[in-house]
Amino acid sequence: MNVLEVSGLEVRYGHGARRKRALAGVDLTVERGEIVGVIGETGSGKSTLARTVLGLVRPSAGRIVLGGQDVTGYRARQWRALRRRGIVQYVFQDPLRSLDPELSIADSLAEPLLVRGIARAEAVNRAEEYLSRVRLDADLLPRLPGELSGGQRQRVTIARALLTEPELVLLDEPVSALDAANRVQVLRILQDLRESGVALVFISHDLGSVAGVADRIAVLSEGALVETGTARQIVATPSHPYTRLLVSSAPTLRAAPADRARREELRAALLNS
Ligand SMILES: Nc1ncnc2c1ncn2[C@@H]1O[C@H](COP(=O)(O)OP(=O)(O)OP(=O)(O)O)[C@@H](O)[C@H]1O
Repeated sequence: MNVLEVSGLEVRYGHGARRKRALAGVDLTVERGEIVGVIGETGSGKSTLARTVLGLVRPSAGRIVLGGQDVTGYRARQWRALRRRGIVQYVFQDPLRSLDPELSIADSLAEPLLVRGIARAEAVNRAEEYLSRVRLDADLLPRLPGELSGGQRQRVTIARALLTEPELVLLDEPVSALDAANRVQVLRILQDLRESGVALVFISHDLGSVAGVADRIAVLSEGALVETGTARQIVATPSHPYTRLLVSSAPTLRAAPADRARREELRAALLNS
C-alpha cells in the first residue's frame, strides 16, 4: 500500500509577472516502509515538495493522498489536525531551530506524547526507548539542546519524529549541516529505520548521502522529476543528462570524482537536451 501518492503536483509562488513555477507536474509514490530519496540542485524545488506534502504550501494543481486519504483540498485547520495526529512527521536541516532551546531533551521528546493524552511517566519511558533507537544515551534527557553536539541534536529530532509512530517521515537535508562523522552516524540510523516499517522521504542535494540509504531515488530538476529508479540504477546507469551530472559530481560515489572538463561536457549536454 502507498503511504504517499502525489500526482500532477504544481506549485507557483508570487503573483503577476513575478509568478514562478517551483513544481511542474510532479508524480511520486512512496510505499509503506520504503525509503525514497529526492535529489536535486539548489532551487530545484525539493523543499517546496516537502512543504507541500506537509500542507505548509498550497499547490496550484495536482493531488496529494496521504495514508489513503485525499488531503488535496484540506484547509489550514485540517492540515494542522492531520499533523497533530502524527501520521506524517518531518525533520529539517537545522535541529537547533526545530528544538525549543529552553526545553530539556526529555520535555521535547515527551511533548508530542503528552498532547496525545499519554501520562508523563509513560511518555518519559517512551522518550528513553526512542533515544536508544537513535543510539543516544538516556543521560542526555535532562540536558538542553544547546548542550548537545549538532549530530546528537539531529538524532533527537529524528527520535521525536518517530515517537508518534508515523507512517511517513519527510527529512529535508537531514545531514547537510553535520560534519562527516556525525553524517555517517545519522545515515546509519536512517538505514536502521528500514526495519521499523516507517516510510521515509530523504531529500538532499547530495546523491552520495542518499544513495546508500534509499531504495528508490527521484531526481528533481527545475521543479520536474526527470528520472526515477532504484538507487542502484540511478548510480550505475543514470539515463538523464542531469542525473549523470549529479552522479559525476558526487565524489563519494566514485573512486575519483569526474574531472572538471567531464562535468562541463555533461553540463553542456544537459543545456542542449
Ligand atoms: N516562499 C517563496 N516565495 C517565492 N519563491 C520561492 C519561495 N520558496 C521557494 N521559492 C523559489 O522556488 C524555487 C524552489 O525552491 P526550493 O526551496 O523548493 O528549492 P530547493 O531545491 O529546496 O533548494 P535548496 O536546496 O536551496 O533549499 C526556487 O527558485 C526558490 O527561489
